[in-house]
Amino acid sequence: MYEVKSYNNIAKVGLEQLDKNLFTVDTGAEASAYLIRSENLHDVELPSHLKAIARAGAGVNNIPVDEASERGIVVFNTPGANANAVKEAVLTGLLVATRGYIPASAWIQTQAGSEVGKTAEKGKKNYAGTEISGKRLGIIGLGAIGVMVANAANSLGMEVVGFDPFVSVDTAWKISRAIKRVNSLEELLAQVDFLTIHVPFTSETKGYISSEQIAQMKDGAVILNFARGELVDNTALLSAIDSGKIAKYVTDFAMEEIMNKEQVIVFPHLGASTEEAEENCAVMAAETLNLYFKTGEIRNSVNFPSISVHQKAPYRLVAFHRNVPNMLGQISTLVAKHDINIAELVNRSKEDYAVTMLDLEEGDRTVVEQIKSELEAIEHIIRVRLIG
Ligand SMILES: NC(=O)C1=CN([C@@H]2O[C@H](COP(=O)(O)OP(=O)(O)OC[C@H]3O[C@@H](n4cnc5c(N)ncnc54)[C@H](O)[C@@H]3O)[C@@H](O)[C@H]2O)C=CC1
Ligand SMILES: O=C(O)C(=O)COP(=O)(O)O
Repeated sequence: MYEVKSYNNIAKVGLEQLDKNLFTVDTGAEASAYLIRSENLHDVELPSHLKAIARAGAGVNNIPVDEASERGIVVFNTPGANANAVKEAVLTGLLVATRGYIPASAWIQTQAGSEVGKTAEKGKKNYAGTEISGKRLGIIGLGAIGVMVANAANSLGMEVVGFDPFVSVDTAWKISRAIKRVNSLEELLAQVDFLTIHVPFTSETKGYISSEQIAQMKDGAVILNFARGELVDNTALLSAIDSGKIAKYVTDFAMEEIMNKEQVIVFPHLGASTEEAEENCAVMAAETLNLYFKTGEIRNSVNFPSISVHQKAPYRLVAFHRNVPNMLGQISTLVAKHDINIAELVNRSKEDYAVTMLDLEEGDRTVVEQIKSELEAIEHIIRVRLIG
C-alpha cells in the first residue's frame, strides 16, 4: 500500500476516487504521494520515499519542480479542470471593475429602516458605471483559461485580442474565429481597454507587466490578474494608479503593497474555489495517481513525458533518467546480459529528462529486483520503479 498525504482542501469525491487497493490516505505513515492545491512546498523537505506530487489545479509554482525532477518525483497537474471557474471569476472581475456593485452594496448595507428604499434610490447616482460591451479586452496567454475568457468576453459583446507565442493546437481548435491574435505584446497593449493575464508564473514571467508595458497601454485602462500576483510589478502598478494611467487593478492575489487602495479590488485567491472545479481537479489528480502507481503510466505531468503502454509481461521496470545519449543502449544491454527478453520497451523524453519503460519476460521477482538495482547504478539513471 502507498500512503497519500493531502494538503489544503481537497474535494472528498477526489479522495474517494483514490484506488483503495493501492492507497491509504492521511494515516500519518510515510507518504509516497502528495495531493495538494496551493500549499507552498518550496520550504518543505521532500522525503526520499516520495514518488509523486499531484497538484489538484493548474499552477505548479508552489512546487520545487526542478528538485522533484532531479529526484525522479513525478509532478502532475490537472490541465483545464478549473478553467471554467477562473473564466467566471474573470468575468466577475470585469463587471466589478466597471460597475459600482461592491461599494454600493457595502453602502446600502449600512442603511436600514422603513425609508431604506428611498435612500437607495437617492444614493444610487454615486455608483453608476460603464458597460463592457463594445470595449476591447486584451488577453495574454491563450491556454485553458485564456481561451475560455476570450470566447465568453466575445459573446458578451467585447472585442477580444489575444497574445500567446506558444499557443497550442488545442487552443487553435477551441478559440472563436472572432478573436484577433497578435504577434507582439506591444501590438496588444496599445489597443486594449482591459488587460487580463493568464500565463504561468515562472522565472521568465516574473514582473511580466511592469512600467515598460504599462507605458504602452491606453490611459485609464484596467488590468485584471487572476494568474499570480508576481506577474505584475506592484511598484510600477501603484505609480500608474497614482498618475491615473491605470484606472483599476482587479486581482485574485492579496499582497501587502496593494491592500486598501480604492482603485485596487482584491479577492482572496477564489478563482478555482467552486464546488465543480474543486471536484474536477481532485478527481483528475486522483486518477493520475491511480494510473501512475498501478501501471507506471504518466499522464498530465509537468516534469516527465507522457507515457502510456498496456503492460505486456508480469514485471515492468520504469526508469527515470536524464535525457542524454546511450541510455537506451545501456539499459537494453544490461537486460540482455541476464538473458531476458524484453516484451515491450518504450522511451519518451521531455526536455532534460526521459522515461524508459520495460516489460520483462521473466517470472522470478528476485531476478527483476536484481536488474532494478543494477539499473539504479547506471550513471544518469535517477530512479527505477518495479511494477508487478
Ligand atoms: N486564480 C486561480 O485560482 C487560478 C489561477 N491559475 C493561474 O492561471 C495560469 C494559467 O492557467 P491555465 O490557462 O489553466 O494554463 P495553461 O497552461 O492552459 O495556459 C497557459 C498559457 O500561457 C501561455 N504562455 C506561457 N508563457 C507565455 C508568455 N511568456 N507570454 C504569453 N503566453 C504565455 C502558454 O502558451 C499557454 O497557452 C496558471 O499557471 C495559474 O498560475 C490557474 C487556475 C486557477
Ligand atoms: O489551479 C491553480 O493554479 C490555482 O491557482 C488554484 O489554486 P487553489 O487550488 O484554489 O489553491
